[in-house]
Amino acid sequence: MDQFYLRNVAQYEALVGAFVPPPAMTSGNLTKANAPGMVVSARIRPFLEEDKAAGFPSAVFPRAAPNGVIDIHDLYNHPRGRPILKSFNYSVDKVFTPEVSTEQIFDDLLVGLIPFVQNGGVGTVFAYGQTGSGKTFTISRLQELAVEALLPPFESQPTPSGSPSADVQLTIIELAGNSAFDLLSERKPISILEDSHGTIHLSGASEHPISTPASALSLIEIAASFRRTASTLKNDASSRSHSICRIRVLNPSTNTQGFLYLVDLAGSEAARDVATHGAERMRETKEINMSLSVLKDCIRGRAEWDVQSQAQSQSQSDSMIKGKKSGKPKPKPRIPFRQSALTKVLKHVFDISEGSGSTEGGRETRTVVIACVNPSLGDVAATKNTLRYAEMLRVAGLVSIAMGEKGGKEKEGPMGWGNREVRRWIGENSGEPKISADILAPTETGAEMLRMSMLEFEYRCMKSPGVTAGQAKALRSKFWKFHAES
Ligand SMILES: Nc1ncnc2c1ncn2[C@@H]1O[C@H](COP(=O)(O)OP(=O)(O)OP(=O)(O)O)[C@@H](O)[C@H]1O
Repeated sequence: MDQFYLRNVAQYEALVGAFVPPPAMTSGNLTKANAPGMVVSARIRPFLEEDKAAGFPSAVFPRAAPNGVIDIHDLYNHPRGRPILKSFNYSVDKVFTPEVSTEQIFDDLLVGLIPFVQNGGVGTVFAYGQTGSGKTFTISRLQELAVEALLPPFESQPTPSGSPSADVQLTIIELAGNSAFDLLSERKPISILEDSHGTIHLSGASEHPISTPASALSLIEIAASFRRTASTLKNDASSRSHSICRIRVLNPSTNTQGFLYLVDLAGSEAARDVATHGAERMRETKEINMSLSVLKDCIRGRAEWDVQSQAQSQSQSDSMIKGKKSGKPKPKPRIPFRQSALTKVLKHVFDISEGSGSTEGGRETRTVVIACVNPSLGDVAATKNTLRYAEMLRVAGLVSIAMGEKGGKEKEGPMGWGNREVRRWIGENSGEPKISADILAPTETGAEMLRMSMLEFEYRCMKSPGVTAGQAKALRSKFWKFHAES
């Protein structure tokens, strides 16, 4: 296949030059908001010297507008003529082009997770994609930026986010098939056990207190070096194992325990492995595919649960207003987190019965997926698979349901507001300390505010000094209640 592409580069480039993008028509319909607390993004890595030397052109073309759509062009042999171009488009919530730095991605997707985790939430970041697509590059830098944001620069100083110093603990493990290793203890084997109360224990794994970024960075580097060594010893093992960095934050002022998971997933490609390697490698590949498939079901299940919960609370508030009984609750989505070691370790993220006190629905979670892709035509098949997987993770959010039901015709309340009304409402309702309308809604109309993800809404609120996650959440609920009433 590679030779076919290389022989036809000129034809391919001419066909791509003449391509007129059709409207995006994919399963991940961009007009739909994603589930609350969930962002699925794609990062296109730059062309490396080795890609250039191989001679492949680019197959990946992000659209300038709307952000979120990527065209992929592939070349197919035609039995009776010249090769033909087949084009595909995929939609995600956000696309990061090759010139976007990891720092910008952190500012865009992860900054809001820091106060969320400090207040007891569970934030998870997954990097997914084929071997060599930039997963480790992305996650390693995000790990560093996360500890810099969570920890004070020096001992006994306030954290960068202004909250009092918390007890922060770091664990980094690697999962290869059903085996698990502690990357902070010389890659010692560990066990994943579940006790009779359903609590998952990483038996034998070390947890390291970290008080400054410097102490955390040296541990992160130790873990990376054990992963690299294992990879060299066992022929590229890092691409076939998952690494999980867990940062546990005990906040004394709110008496909460939050988690930030940064997960560098195993390489997602399979066909070449199966074709060119023996039985052992095939078994590994099967295990990876199984764990990635279970992960997809769990991420989707959790997102569906969150959408359902949001819909239920909205329908309850609608019923209260109209004096009617709310409808029967829908059956819970299936979240098969016990089916793989990876999702078992991430039980906090997926187990909706793990609540605090009487609240069902598990801990509050926010999930960021970064689908990493290599732009080269030589890897186009794997790129299509990666983006298809990313699309499958998206679950239509409640906003789209509400807009669909009302046909966008609601003229009173937030749906009919311009930016001036939105700003006035924020000014009158944000409470103390004030949430700045300049930050929360610099240009947005009411309809755009309703389309804004929960993550984005609360993140913008918390950019105003002194505003807590609780205050941000309350303002959003008030906004939605007002919308329902109007
Ligand atoms: N955004 C980027 N900018 C510059 N170089 C990058 C970028 N992303 C990845 N690279 C480079 O591409 C190469 C492959 O990246 P990386 O090792 O992160 O891939 P990977 O998906 O983790 O692969 P594997 O699954 O085999 O571990 C590395 O040399 C890395 O430095």
